[in-house]
Amino acid sequence: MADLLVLEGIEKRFGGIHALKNVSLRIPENCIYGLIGPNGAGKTTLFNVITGLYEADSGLRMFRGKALPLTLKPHEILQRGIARTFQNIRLFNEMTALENIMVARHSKSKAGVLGAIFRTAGVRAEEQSIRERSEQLLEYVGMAGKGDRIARTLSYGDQRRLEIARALAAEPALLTLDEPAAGMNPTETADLAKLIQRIRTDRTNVLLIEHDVKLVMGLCDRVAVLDFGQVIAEGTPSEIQANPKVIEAYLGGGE
Ligand SMILES: Nc1ncnc2c1ncn2[C@@H]1O[C@H](COP(=O)(O)OP(=O)(O)OP(=O)(O)O)[C@@H](O)[C@H]1O
Repeated sequence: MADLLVLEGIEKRFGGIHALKNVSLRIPENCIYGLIGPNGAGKTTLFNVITGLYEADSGLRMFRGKALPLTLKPHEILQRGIARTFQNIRLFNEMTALENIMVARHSKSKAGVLGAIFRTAGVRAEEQSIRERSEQLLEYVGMAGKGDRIARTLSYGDQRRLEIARALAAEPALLTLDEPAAGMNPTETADLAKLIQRIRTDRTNVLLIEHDVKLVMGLCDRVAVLDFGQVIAEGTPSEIQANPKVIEAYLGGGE
């Protein structure tokens, strides 16, 4: 299977803390890939390195066969096809659900500043198509009819879905989800799992960090386990569950 994202020898230090130690990973195309590990293992740091929020000290990052230089900024990573959600939801709270998605769609808009000021016919047509596509995305994540709701008044589960819709608006090849099930009740988590499966079926690859190990094992095609900044295991969920190093890392970490 072709590689989607390749990391080789990624290193990241924060002062005296060696957060990522020689991390190498190959994430294949057409995959839901999970990243797990005890608290402080380096998952968020690795996620931030993948999505450009942190610059790794050294190492190689490739996406669909092309190098993604470590110095690229988050918006440049997004332009190359990797979108993300955050552990702490980051919506525009005072905007409507639909506006939150439309803002993300506008980042792909072709209208220049003059076109936007004079609202030419071309700009109006593009605006209409952005609105329609944003409405489709709302429906896609199970929020049809909620477009006019102010984001902060939505339920927690809906806010998480809206974040996913907003990330999908950029039409990424890889959607990265930072603890998508955090704070969700069992029904919301089950609905989320169905949505993630649907996203993959519709040809967007998914990478997720998640503390809910049961969800990861039920959902992911492959899983990598980080411990103390190192990849200690990689494989299918059943391989991971049977791996003594993984069992030790979790029992040792008290989880
Ligand atoms: N911005 C930062 N500055 C300094 N140290 C940091 C920073 N971000 C992470 N660290 C440290 O790097 C190590 C890895 O942290 P990281 O948040 O990546 O782990 P994690 O696996 O995501 O943990 P959790 O599951 O608790 O979110 C920890 O020792 C953490 O304290």
